[in-house]
Amino acid sequence: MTGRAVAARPAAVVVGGGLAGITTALRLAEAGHDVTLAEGRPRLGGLAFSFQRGELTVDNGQHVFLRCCTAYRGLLERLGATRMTHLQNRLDVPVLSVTGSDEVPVRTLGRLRRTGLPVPLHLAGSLARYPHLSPADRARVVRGALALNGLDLADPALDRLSFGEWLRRNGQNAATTAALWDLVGVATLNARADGVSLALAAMVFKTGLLSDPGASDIGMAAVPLGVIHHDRALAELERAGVRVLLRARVAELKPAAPQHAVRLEDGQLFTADTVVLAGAQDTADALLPPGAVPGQERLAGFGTTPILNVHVVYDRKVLRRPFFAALGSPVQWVFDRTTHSGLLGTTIGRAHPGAQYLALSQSAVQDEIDLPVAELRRRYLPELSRLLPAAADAEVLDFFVTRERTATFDGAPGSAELRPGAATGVPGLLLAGAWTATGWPATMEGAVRSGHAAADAVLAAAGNRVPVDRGDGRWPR
Ligand SMILES: Cc1cc2nc3c(=O)[nH]c(=O)nc-3n(C[C@H](O)[C@H](O)[C@H](O)COP(=O)(O)OP(=O)(O)OC[C@H]3O[C@@H](n4cnc5c(N)ncnc54)[C@H](O)[C@@H]3O)c2cc1C
Repeated sequence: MTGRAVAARPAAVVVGGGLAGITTALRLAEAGHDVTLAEGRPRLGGLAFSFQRGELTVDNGQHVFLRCCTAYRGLLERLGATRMTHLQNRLDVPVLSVTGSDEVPVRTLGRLRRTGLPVPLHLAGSLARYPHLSPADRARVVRGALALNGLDLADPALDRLSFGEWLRRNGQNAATTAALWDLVGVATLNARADGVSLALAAMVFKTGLLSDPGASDIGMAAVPLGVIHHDRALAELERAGVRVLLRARVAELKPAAPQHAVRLEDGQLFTADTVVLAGAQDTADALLPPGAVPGQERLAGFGTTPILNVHVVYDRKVLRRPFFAALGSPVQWVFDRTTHSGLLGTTIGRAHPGAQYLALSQSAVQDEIDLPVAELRRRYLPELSRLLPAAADAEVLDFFVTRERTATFDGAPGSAELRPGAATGVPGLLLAGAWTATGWPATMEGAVRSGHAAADAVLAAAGNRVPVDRGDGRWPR
């Protein structure tokens, strides 16, 4: 015996098993912390999850990422899940517009796709042929993009103005807003141009479309989200030594020195040197001690925005592409979910071997989120028939909706002030989550970045080496 005591590993409790919490927990465990992750629901993945509807595996909402989402791609790599996703070699978005009457709809297909040319020429060819805008409006878009590129993302004034107001001041009209800015913006920002801060919109468009030619190539899971965000995440967390508690809702946090106390709803008590609150803003509002972050009293008023997914199973193939975006219709983005859901192995699928499952991803739908299913059916099935001729003759075998009323934080002008960083005024108490100050809108990328920021802050405060994120889609080491 040497008589030397073995230093106890620092203990950490991470509250919330969404992508932010998964990231923080993995990072802290890799750095030698004794980590407990408490998740209130029966599964990991937070807002990006799957569930069973009979034999069908359903994602609560279609999730896409871009090549520039390097932190999320790094998490995929860490989870051994990169091969469970598909990333386009080159951005290619079919954009289908429908005009004319219900009896004689006129359909026009355009493409937003990039070439291998440098920015901004990578999109020039596609824009020059984009049929949804007149030549004058295409020139407007180019002027708007150049003006957007000139904005300084570090300028706090950007968050005080709406994107819509800025677009009007910069020569954009209803046509360019609908056919381009909102087409992309509603899906990525979960808001129309008038409802979102210029800072967030500029961040998305500059990073996605105007930074690197490949930045906006689109990726998505090729398996149900739960396979990656629950199954793979749970396996890797446990392999890293994290104690994962599911159905473990944290009811109370008592900050104290030298250790904070965390009490679960069932009464279990944990003490830890570090507690990371990785839920949304309502979790922080409920659990933070008073005065822990500036402007904390306004957290309760930090709003959210819904996303609706409309799921339709047809008895035959009605869509030949993996996805498309729609114009001139309440339908926004449509994805073929047939393979991910395992439809063809279900009883319905065996009875109808050509059956197809489409999911409509409908963002910023404050006025639709509570509509009854029957009304949504009346609204969306005729629209799908207008957009997709084959749908008009097809039989609908199943129709259901998934509603996420608090899908994202509300990124309205002024929202940046409501987003605290990872550190709080209480040593050892940190925040993570897509809603915190990442500079990104509420996305999987923002969530993972926030998880890294919290872990980095813990390691830096303890004087430990902080692994380097090289921004290349690899896990920081
Ligand atoms: C329908 C839909 C579509 C979306 N589409 C996209 C997309 O295409 N691309 C994209 O990048 N992003 C998309 N998003 C946004 C993305 O899913 C989220 O921004 C991201 O998953 C948030 O992760 P998070 O870890 O910050 O928070 P969350 O996912 O909210 O995770 C927080 C977790 O904390 C748990 N928790 C909270 N309080 C407690 C407590 N007291 N005790 C224990 N556990 C607690 C919650 O149960 C939850 O699991 C979409 C979201 C939705 C809902």
